[in-house]
Amino acid sequence: MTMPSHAGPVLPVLAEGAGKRYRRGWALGPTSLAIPGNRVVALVGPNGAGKSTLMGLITGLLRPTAGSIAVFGDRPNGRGLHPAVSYLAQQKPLYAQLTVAETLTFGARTNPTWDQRYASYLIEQAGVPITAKVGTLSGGQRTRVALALALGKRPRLLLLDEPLADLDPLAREAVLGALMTEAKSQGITVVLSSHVLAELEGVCDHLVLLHRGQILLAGGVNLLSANGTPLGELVLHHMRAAAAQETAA
Ligand SMILES: Nc1ncnc2c1ncn2[C@@H]1O[C@H](COP(=O)(O)OP(=O)(O)OP(=O)(O)O)[C@@H](O)[C@H]1O
Repeated sequence: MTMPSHAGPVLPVLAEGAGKRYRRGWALGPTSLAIPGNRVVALVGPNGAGKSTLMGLITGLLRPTAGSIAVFGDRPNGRGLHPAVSYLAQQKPLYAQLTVAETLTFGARTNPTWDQRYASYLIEQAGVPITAKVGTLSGGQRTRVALALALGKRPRLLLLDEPLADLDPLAREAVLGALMTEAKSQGITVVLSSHVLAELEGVCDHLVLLHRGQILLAGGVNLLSANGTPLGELVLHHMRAAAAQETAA
């Protein structure tokens, strides 16, 4: 279903009381959230806060047990990703037996919006040998291939679940730099989850902080951090306050 035009620009993500509950309880409590276009969003929070669950709801890989979520005005229907969305899961599932070139061919076959020249350019720029089997690549090189696969689809929304976790600091910097250049030049909205707050500093202009399945903070970094508090400090402050409140309760 597409949002009516009088509702303003169609948002990449609009969650209205969307939540996911398992037997053990809410993985993500009913959540209302709007993610505007052309933003780089830091999705942060302690282990088990609900970050992957929120990404799962946005991708449509998970169905909400409460409320609804719209992606570019459409409701994810559980039949795969929205054509304008790319998702890079924590495990970066790639076929070890395929070469990098074959991986891109796979991308072309499975994505109607595939841009082969662009994907090949990203691989070349990353210095990854195109004829190498994916299983023989380093963690950093695999991340670059996974990113080329995600970006080659030419998404308007890119979801990255801890994409930099297995990279050394230099590779992190290189991958993040390349990613942000692409995001800004292509006008892609990026949602980036990470536990390394320092790497989000100066990169993200929007913040969503989750704690035990609830939103603690959400909004533009400029507004949330009006007095210039660095993003990492702001997040840590709120995480500590939430933890202290729990201990006191
Ligand atoms: N399939 C599932 N069945 C039951 N509980 C689940 C399931 N998936 C997630 N959960 C629970 O939901 C909560 C949120 O999990 P989620 O993976 O979304 O957190 P996260 O913020 O991504 O955590 P991390 O930073 O550790 O990756 C956790 O308490 C988790 O145990």
